[in-house]
Amino acid sequence: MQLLSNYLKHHDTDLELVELIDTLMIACKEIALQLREGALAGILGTTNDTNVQGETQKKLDVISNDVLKKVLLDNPLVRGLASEEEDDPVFGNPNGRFLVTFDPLDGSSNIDINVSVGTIFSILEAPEGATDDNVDMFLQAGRKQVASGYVLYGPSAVLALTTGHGVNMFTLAHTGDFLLTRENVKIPEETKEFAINMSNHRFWEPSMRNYVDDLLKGAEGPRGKNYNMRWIASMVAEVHRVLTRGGIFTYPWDSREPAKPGKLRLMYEGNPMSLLIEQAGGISSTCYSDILDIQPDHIHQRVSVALGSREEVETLLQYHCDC
Ligand SMILES: O=P(O)(O)OC[C@H]1O[C@](O)(COP(=O)(O)O)[C@@H](O)[C@@H]1O
Ligand SMILES: [Mg+2]
Ligand SMILES: [Mg+2]
Repeated sequence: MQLLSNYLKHHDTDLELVELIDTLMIACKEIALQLREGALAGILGTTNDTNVQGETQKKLDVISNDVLKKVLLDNPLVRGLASEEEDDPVFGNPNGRFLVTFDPLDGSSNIDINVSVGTIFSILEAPEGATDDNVDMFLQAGRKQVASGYVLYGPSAVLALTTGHGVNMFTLAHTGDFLLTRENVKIPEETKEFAINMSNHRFWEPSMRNYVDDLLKGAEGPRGKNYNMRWIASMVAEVHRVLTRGGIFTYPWDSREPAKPGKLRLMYEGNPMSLLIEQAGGISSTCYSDILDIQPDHIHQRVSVALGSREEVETLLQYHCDC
């Protein structure tokens, strides 16, 4: 089985990008260790702090963020980073080549019940000559990502990675190495599995309600087949299932906080996951446009997300179309 860095080098990946991905994996291995210790180390539960989005931070949110921040800022390739758990971007080497955005621990509500969580990351090139520490350098559409991925901390720790040439998966071995375990992942085009937080049904747009109601009608309804439903409340785990066996995952706009476009964050959840999904042959949309085409205007911008198996997402988009 091939080592992550060897695999990337054999596939002509830019050597500085390989180095940055290796750096990210040093941090993710440390986070995996911290998660394993959990209750033993007294690091479950919440802090007394909230992040910029007003969400209470878990101790492990803060620990994971600090690990990533320290390891990344030690690498001179890093021009700057932006995180769910940092109010503002943090700048590194003024001559650094890359910008990294990340959700240090996705699915935090699952930490205390010992269910899968993950780290999501997105890598952009810093614009040439961007020597002033200015947040604007981060505000690039998702299509400009040079790489993205996540590490799922589940029964095993798995990296799903794209550098824009398909999606590959690497499993963390006891030796501390990430080894190639799935090459050129392709999402099945059809599915009978959907993931949505059904408790928000009454807050959705009519088009989303109509779509899900038709799924629930099963073989007797307009879709003509029986669907199964999953909701892990951890986007990393949902996307991993979609990449592995197909499905549709959506966290749509809802009227609980109507001014927000959605719950999930564009720059460190929506964009990196959308690049993985598209690179694996799926679709990722707000229900009205491709997520990767959105021009961000804020580092913590929210977005409505619907992604997964091509035919299923296309059907959902039809429900949202005036045509
Ligand atoms: O609890 P809800 O409303 O179902 O939301 C679950 C969603 O929230 C998230 O946990 C948000 O991520 P964070 O845990 O990083 O804030 C997603 O991973 C998941 O899809
Ligand atoms: Mg998250
Ligand atoms: Mg998080």
